[in-house]
Formats: sequence, structure tokens, C-alpha cells
Amino acid sequence: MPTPNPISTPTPRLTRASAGARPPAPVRAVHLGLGAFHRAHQAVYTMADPDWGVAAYTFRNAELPRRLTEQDGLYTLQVRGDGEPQTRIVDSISRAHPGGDTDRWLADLASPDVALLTLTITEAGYRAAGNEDGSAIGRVLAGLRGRHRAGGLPIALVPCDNLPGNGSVLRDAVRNAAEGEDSGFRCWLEDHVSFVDTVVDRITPATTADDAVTAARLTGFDDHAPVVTEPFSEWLLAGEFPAGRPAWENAGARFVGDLAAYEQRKLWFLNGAHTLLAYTGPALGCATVDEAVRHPVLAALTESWWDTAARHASLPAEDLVDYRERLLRRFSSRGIRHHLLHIAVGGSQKIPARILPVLRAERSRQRLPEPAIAALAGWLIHLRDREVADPRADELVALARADDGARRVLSAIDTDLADDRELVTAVDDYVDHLRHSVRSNP
Ligand SMILES: NC(=O)c1ccc[n+]([C@@H]2O[C@H](COP(=O)([O-])OP(=O)(O)OC[C@H]3O[C@@H](n4cnc5c(N)ncnc54)[C@H](O)[C@@H]3O)[C@@H](O)[C@H]2O)c1
Ligand SMILES: O=P(O)(O)OC[C@@H](O)[C@@H](O)[C@H](O)[C@H](O)CO
Repeated sequence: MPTPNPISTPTPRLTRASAGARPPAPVRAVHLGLGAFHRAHQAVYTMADPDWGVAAYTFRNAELPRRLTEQDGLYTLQVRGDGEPQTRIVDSISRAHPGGDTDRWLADLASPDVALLTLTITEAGYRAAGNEDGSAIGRVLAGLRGRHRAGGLPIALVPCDNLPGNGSVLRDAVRNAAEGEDSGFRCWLEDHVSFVDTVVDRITPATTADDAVTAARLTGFDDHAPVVTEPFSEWLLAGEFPAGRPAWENAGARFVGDLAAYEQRKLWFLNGAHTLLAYTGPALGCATVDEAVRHPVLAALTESWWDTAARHASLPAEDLVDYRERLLRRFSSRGIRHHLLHIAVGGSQKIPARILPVLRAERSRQRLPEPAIAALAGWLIHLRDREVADPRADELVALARADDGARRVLSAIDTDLADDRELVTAVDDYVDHLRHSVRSNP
């Protein structure tokens, strides 16, 4: 006998009403660069303080804010370790807007209720000058100008991108962009705008179509904007919040006096290893971080990178041992499929902060550290063979494809290293070595 068809009820769309969520909190924080990471990190910390709601803006994307608006700002966070994912409905985004909604942006930044602006605009976002049409820095400057005119209440700017001294980098970018402005506004910027330094950490890959299917299975809601992330999360901040801030510490954020040692640990050990794997992994046939750290050659290179970086790091050796062990577990997790080619974007902005400080320290001791050379050689292959997404792509691809490509590419990021013949030869030899490895392990 045929089994009768079960009566299927449609999965309800995720909204505040269907999920029984609280009404949106009043907007007191603005975010620029609404993507996966903001939703897995800052928005989750802000949930710990129900008095604070976020108005979140993308840079250009209009689709994500449309989906989030249809869901009253709600979305599912899937936290994936090695077992069944845990889910959480995040409700701190009160409004979502496309970056092109300029009137709303200016009104939000001028609002006396708004006390802070967080940013995830990628490393490249800090490069573009404020006067470049529609640049992130230009938008921030326009917002601050409007705030100054509207009464000039103080505000904190909180960059959450993986850059050394991200608060200072943002302050310099805003100051430079404001050079032609009137002195009243420039003085207000100095006195009333605080630039907070942060170290942010939570591995959050780009969302895939399957993630929505899993979210529906786990929560019973149809969610068009889910995010997948890992269990680990860290947020360290140093700076002033002159108009107040959410109680982010309730969710584990830490406010510290000096970030330098933590920043070095994060950028060298986590992001440096990611950068190394992003450029060597694809050359050895690996697509994701977890695959790469299971490849014996890449696993050995990663350990060797950490040994090399540890020789020059400021934190005590025992802290670094713990950190490395935990990193290896995070990188190996099968719950997170973190694509190497996604991490490979923007090498010209990342290599100088993550690989070169260690390389310079090693060269000053006449050592040729294999993992740093491997990262540079892998980057060269990437520039020669792949479609390159980098703010300096045109220039770098042309340099990489020239006869003495290694020297030329190095000269674009550090002229002293480009004059180091032993290093240039080692990078060239490593390119041959990687290409030979691919041929031997197709
Ligand atoms: N994803 C992570 O694991 C992670 C962890 C720590 C820090 N971060 C930081 O967050 C950033 C964003 O990561 P994500 O996962 O949200 O990426 P995403 O691709 O989901 O979103 C990126 C956001 O940045 C905007 N953007 C892109 N180019 C820009 C530019 N030139 N100027 C201004 N804005 C720009 C995009 O429009 C989008 O809103 C990263 O670049 C990194 O600095 C990410
Ligand atoms: O574009 P990047 O290199 O800044 O980021 C890619 C990953 O290395 C990064 O997003 C890490 O997952 C993150 O920094 C973990 O906290």
C-alpha cells in the first residue's frame, strides 16, 4: 500500500513575531560593513545588553539588508564545532540598510541617541582616501561632519578589522580625509571623536546555500540570512567611549590598557598562518583550512611558522603554547569549511602585517625562515596564476609576471627586502619547489 503523503506545513519565515522575539531595541550603535563577521561577532556581544540596538549598513550590497529587513533584523547563528551545530537567534540588529542609503546614514550618525560606530570594512577599506567617491572613509567623514553640525555630541569609532593598531589607522585615515575641512570641524574631531583599538577573533566563513537548509532543520524557521561560525570568540578593546557603550563585557569582551601583545599574537599566529596556508594550500591541492592542516607538508609548515613567530613574540612562551594548541583545534574543525581562496584576497594589505615583521627579525639574524619564504612564493604563484582580488591587483600581477617577479613584488611591499638577494633567490627557488610538489602530487 502506498504511504499517504504527510500534510506538509510551510516553514514559517523568521521574524520577531514568529520567533517570539523582543521588539527591536532603540538604535544607539551604527555599523558599517554588514557582512558575516559583524553578525557572528559584534552583533552577538551587543545582544548581551538589551538597551542597545544596531543600525547596520552594508558597503554596497542591497540584498542582505533587504533579507534582514524582511526578518525584522533577525537571523540564525549556527555555531559549529565538531558535533551537531548549536543555534541562536540574534536580535540586536534593529535596522539593516544598504550602504547607498545616504540620508538614513547621515541621520543615524547625527542622532544624539547614537554613541558609537563599529566598522568591518576589510583591510582595503582603510586605504581608500575619504575623498574617493563612496569610499568607507568618505562615508564616515560625511557622517561625522553631519554630527558636528547637529550639535557635536561625542562618539566612539570602533574598527573591527584585522589590522595592527586599527584604531590609529582609522584615526589617521579620517584625519587625512578631513585635511581640507574647516578648523572648527577638525578641532571637534580631535576632541570629541574617540578611536578605539580592538583585537577581534571568531572564524566566520562566507555563508553557503546549504547553511539556510541546516538553519531551517535546526530551528524550524525559514531564514534567508543565516551565519555560520565557530564556538571560539574573543574581543579585546582599548580606548574611550565618551557617550557610553553596551555592556559587551557581559558576553566576554575584555577592556585592556594595551593591546600590542595580543594583537601581535592574533595577527602573526592566526592570521599569519591563514595567509601562509591561503597561498601554499591551493598549490598543494587543498581548498579549505581544515584540509590544509591535515596535509603533512602544510601542517609542518604551519608548526614551523609558529616556532619562527614565537622567537620574536612578546607574550610568555607558555601562553603561546596554549594559543597554538587551541588554534590547531580551531583550524582542524570539520564544522567550519573556511575556503583558502577567500582568505587569499588582499595579500598586499595582509602580508606586511602578518609575515614581514617576523621575516625581517629573522633576516636581521641572517636566517632564511622557510615558512615565510613559502608564504611569499605561494603569493607569487597566486599573483601569476589566479584571478587576483587586491586593491593593488593590476600593479602586482604585472610585477609578478615579469622576469624578476620575486624581486619586483617584494619591492612593492618592502624595498629593503627586495634588495636582499639571498632572500629573493630563496623565494624564486621555493616557487620552483612548490610547482614541482604540485606536479609530483597532482
Ligand atoms: N570572517 C572572519 O572570520 C573575520 C574575523 C575577524 C575579522 N574579520 C574582519 O571583518 C572583515 C569582513 O569580514 P566578513 O566575514 O564580514 O566579510 P563579508 O564578505 O561577509 O563582508 C564584508 C563587508 O565589508 C564590506 N566591504 C568590502 N570591501 C570594502 C571596501 N573596500 N570598503 C568598505 N567596505 C568594504 C562589504 O560590503 C561587506 O559589508 C574582514 O575583512 C576582516 O577584516 C573577519
Ligand atoms: O581577510 P582576512 O585575512 O583578514 O581574514 C580571513 C581570515 O584569516 C580571518 O577572517 C580569520 O578567520 C579571522 O581573523 C578569525 O578571527
